[in-house]
Amino acid sequence: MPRFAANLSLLFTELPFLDRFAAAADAGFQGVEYLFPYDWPASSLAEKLQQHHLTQVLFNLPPGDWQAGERGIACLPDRVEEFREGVFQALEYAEVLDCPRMNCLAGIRPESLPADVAFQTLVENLRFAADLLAAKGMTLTVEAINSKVDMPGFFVDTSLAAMTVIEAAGRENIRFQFDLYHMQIMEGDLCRSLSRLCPHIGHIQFADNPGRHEPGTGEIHFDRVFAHLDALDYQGWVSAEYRPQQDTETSLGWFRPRIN
Ligand SMILES: O=C(O)C(=O)[C@H](O)CO
Ligand SMILES: [Mg+2]
Repeated sequence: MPRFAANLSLLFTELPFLDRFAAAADAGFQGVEYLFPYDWPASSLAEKLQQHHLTQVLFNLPPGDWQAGERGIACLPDRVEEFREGVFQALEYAEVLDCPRMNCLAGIRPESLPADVAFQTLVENLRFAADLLAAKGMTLTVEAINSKVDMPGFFVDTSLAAMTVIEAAGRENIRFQFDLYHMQIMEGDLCRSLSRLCPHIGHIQFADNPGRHEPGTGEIHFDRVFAHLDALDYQGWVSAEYRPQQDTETSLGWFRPRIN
């Protein structure tokens, strides 16, 4: 059975953020992730993790101005200094939270920015971040996010784009973040892709499609996909990153028979 984690930015949103840790633990999760930790003191988050015996499995590097629609700055050449400062900030959090991996959001490429410049900027930023993380034994992930529905213009929107940039960066501790929801929209053929990419995958997330709700609300055959991960002997975390169709409690039917 995969090791399942709960994404606290999307699940348990009926509760204030800091109360979601207890709710996730009570529901049977042993790991949690969320988009960003930066609005809270690291010590408060660490206390919640310890109190509820939870592992922090992932969070994102600072994304630029999220409220203004930015979705990462790693491909933007005029934001390199800010990117680097963000890596240092994220590392401070990761150490306090004992979090072994962070995701780097490539960002939305403005039409005026040539793709080759965005690519080279991203490669160099990934190397910078990966080298700092490697010194602490941490992994950096690169996620492909669908550009059809959720993030038009996102620079890394296919597994090929992600693997091309990961290979160009050439660092052992950079891995692919395979989000089943985004990959279903962009490519489908999930089990074959998982087989092919498994050695390069550092983290998995999921939601059903369409709608980005819980398993069983859409077209993905989760029984097959989760069994396939077991057959591949995938050892990483698999995070529920979906918006409950009604409420979180009702959405967890897929999880109850699979509590680790
Ligand atoms: O949107 C996703 O799928 C993510 O995992 C990112 O963390 C944030 O956009
Ligand atoms: Mg995701």
